[in-house]
Amino acid sequence: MTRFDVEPVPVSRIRETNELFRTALHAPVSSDEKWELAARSYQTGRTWGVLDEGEYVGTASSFGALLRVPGGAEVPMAAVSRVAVRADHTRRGILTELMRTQLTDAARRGEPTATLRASETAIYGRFGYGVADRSRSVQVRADRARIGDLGGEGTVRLLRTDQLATAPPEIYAGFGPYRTGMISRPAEWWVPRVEMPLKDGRNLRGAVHTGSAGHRDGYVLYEVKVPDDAGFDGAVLTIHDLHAPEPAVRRRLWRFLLTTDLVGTVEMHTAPVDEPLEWWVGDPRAVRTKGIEDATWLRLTDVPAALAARSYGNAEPVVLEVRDSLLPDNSGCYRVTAEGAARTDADPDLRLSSAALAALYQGDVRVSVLATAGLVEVLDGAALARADVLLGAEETPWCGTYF
Ligand SMILES: CC(=O)SCCNC(=O)CCNC(=O)[C@H](O)C(C)(C)COP(=O)(O)OP(=O)(O)OC[C@H]1O[C@@H](n2cnc3c(N)ncnc32)[C@H](O)[C@@H]1OP(=O)(O)O
Repeated sequence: MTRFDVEPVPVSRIRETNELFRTALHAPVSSDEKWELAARSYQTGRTWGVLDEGEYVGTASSFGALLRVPGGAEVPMAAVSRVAVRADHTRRGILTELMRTQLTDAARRGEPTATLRASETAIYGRFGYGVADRSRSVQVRADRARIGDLGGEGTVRLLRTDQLATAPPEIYAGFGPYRTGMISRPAEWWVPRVEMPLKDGRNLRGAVHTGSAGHRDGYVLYEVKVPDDAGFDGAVLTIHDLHAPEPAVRRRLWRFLLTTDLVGTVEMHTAPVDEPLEWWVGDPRAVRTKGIEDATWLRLTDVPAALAARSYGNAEPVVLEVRDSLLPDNSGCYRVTAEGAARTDADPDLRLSSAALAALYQGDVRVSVLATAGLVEVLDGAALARADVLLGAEETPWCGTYF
């Protein structure tokens, strides 16, 4: 028995935990009208709470989704969000108990992975989360960017406001996760991304790309603001969501945005690190990278299941010893081969924490880099090069979904 017990939050009290979360993030609490919509962004039975004298003082929520892992398999995942401890109850271990309960529950539900976006980088490593992909914040000057038309068929068409809540979700669901690190998006995810901003009177816009066969193969959701001190041509267009499995379609959508009249700058805060913008626009100085930041924090809740789900590169096997203090069932040795990975009694070649394993899982960073950083203990030096090949991935992971 811990001092603070973690319990499922009944539907009738979810709003209290939402208020707790918004207060912890210094955001205004939702009005009755806004809550009507916000309530629809929760999946039932996935919010945990800690009570003190009948009031919620800690909470963590999640929604269920699928994560595409190296090799293309889609693995069940708990998408963790709305984590908060009330300011008068912090640093007493409440989050630690919430994390233990939530991650154990995810493994029990058959979700071998959990991911989140961290408000602060200091919080989640101790709970076995590692940075599994990154995204780029980028600004492109419309007057200097020249994305040529490469030819080919396809049209970009603006969406009417009443189509914004339906067309992008349909198109995204049609693709499914098409790249390592991407996730499926349940209906609950879309509510705060489209319906709530529109209700708030925000200037949300959207456009869809249709290919030659009449198939909708890309879309973008964006918002345009004209800063007070800017002229008519100084508008800043911010891309909130841009998806198209084909790079040529992504390029066309960027071209459409950069040639929209009166737009001075197009920016995106969650672009893939490998989006070849500098090459597309001709003048590489038209593109300014403002930062490359941690995006997905991944936790393997069921290490044997997660390791079995992904594919591996072609090299001789290595044995990894994983140490997991929060979920000790995961601790032990795993033999990783080109054909797959499973538990073994063999002696380890490399030893690492569950957080380091999570950082390596999607292939965003090489094992040898983490060894240099002291996060992988090398017991057999020859194993390091093999582990780089085995755990490496063919493409740079990118989630492209913020929550
Ligand atoms: C996915 C998301 O929702 S991200 C949003 C997360 N929420 C926020 O940022 C809202 C504001 N912050 C909070 O609500 C709280 O401070 C939380 C949730 C971050 C932490 O909750 P707490 O109950 O204080 O954490 P807890 O007491 O379990 O801390 C465990 C350990 O982590 C450390 N820790 C916790 N939060 C932080 C932090 N923000 N920075 C540095 N260390 C931290 C504690 O010092 C403690 O270390 P110790 O084991 O060495 O003593």
